[in-house]
Amino acid sequence: MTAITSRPLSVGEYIKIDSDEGEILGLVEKSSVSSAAFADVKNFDEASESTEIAEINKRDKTYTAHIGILGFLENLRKGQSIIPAVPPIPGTPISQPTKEDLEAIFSPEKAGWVKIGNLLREKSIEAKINLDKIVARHLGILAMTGMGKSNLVSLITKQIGKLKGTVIIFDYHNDYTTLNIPRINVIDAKINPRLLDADQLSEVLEIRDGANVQQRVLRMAFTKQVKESKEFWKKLETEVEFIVNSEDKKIKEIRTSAYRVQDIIEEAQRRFEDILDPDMGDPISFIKEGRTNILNISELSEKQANVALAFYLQQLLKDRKDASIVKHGRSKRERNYKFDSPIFVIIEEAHVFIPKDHDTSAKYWAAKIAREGRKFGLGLGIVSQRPRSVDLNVLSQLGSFAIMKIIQEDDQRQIAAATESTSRELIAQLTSLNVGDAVLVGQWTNLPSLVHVEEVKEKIMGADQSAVNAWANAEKMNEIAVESTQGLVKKDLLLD
Ligand SMILES: Nc1ncnc2c1ncn2[C@@H]1O[C@H](COP(=O)(O)OP(=O)(O)OP(=O)(O)O)[C@@H](O)[C@H]1O
Repeated sequence: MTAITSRPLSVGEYIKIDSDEGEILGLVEKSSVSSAAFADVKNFDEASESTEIAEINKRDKTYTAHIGILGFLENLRKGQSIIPAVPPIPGTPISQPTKEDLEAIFSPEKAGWVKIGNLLREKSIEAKINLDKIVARHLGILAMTGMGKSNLVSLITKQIGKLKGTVIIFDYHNDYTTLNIPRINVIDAKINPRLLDADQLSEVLEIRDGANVQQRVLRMAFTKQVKESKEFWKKLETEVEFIVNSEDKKIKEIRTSAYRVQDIIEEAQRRFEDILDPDMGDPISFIKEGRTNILNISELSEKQANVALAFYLQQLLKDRKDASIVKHGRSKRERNYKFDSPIFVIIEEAHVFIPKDHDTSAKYWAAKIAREGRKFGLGLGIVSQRPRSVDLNVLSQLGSFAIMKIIQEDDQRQIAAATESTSRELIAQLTSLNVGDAVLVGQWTNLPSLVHVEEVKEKIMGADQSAVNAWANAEKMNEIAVESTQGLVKKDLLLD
């Protein structure tokens, strides 16, 4: 709908249309100002004269707004969007909705709705989101780097924490370990090699992708006895040694590769001592229910992180499924699960773990959770600064999105493809958002909205580092170091 107004309207502003069928809420999607005096201006002098004419003539300016119809206000208050069958007739008056109108829609006083900021164009209205919907139907947080993704993740986590919910963040850049909120449980992610299959073990040991014979050697050596052995590495080495020493004609052909695998296993024990731990038990047992669990995967290589992530996702889905079967099943089964309540899992750098152009095991399990998780109370939060490189299949399973500033057209296209309901006009706004501004769409709000997200004070890291300050400090420290060393030299001389 197009409206001609007495003042310029801002994009993202809400308006009320007083139609015969009832009050309708609309969103300004595009706004323009034109001046009759400037219509045929061809040079500077004409422009100069037109400025004077425009100033005198009050009728000179035309304020035009394109308004997307959101539905009848009455229904929106109840969380339903019913679009009128016929458009309002020309001449229908429009007005500003009242504070109460907007609050009923954007900040409902209902259980499960929590504040994450304020409407960008109506700053007095709190913007709330429905946490139940993101755990049940998943969430995507997409934005260029530095636009406030981690801040929003921290805020959502903090809010879930207040409700004693369980959150797990796979922290690839060590962004959240310093998050200063109560009930936080920081875990250095480790991998128990016993729990992997041969292909996964090959990935964490960093055997090259194309090294098929080395992979074959590892498959042969990684037997059930190795998995169950008290001395995991020793037994694995013995099995490879067995291949090296074999006189069997066929096995002899792969001896050179077996030597290489021997080196790789030896090297991995040294290099990945802190990461690969056959005696750690079940990694899931370190995750605590009712806490914010930060799984620090920053020490892991990309491939290792992928294997670890796949493992955790697989185990979590299994646990939630088992819990659901025991709770809803008719037969009385023994308790074989760990978590009693829903879990929200956040995957940062989703373009690395859930890539568009190749398959990874983390992607397989993330896609499975995206499809099935809602039945078992396992919600997925996908965070990325490169939406164009995230698998569209997974993205389009996400029920809600927070989209912050995004300039790249490929990224915008991918978002448009993943979020059917997002109107093109809102996507066009993405380039002009500031840090902390977000377009919220999907089931976690009653209506698509433009909001400014609250800044989380408890988040210590994240701000761009000042190189200039750091250099100045380093220079000072150097001077102190030189002075103190000189002091030592003198003392040494005195001692001499
Ligand atoms: N809602 C907000 N209001 C004001 N400032 C904000 C807001 N959100 C983030 N910032 C500021 O912007 C900076 C970057 O924020 P943040 O680390 O959340 O971005 P990011 O998108 O996660 O970046 P990266 O991709 O590098 O991890 C921080 O200094 C933070 O204080």
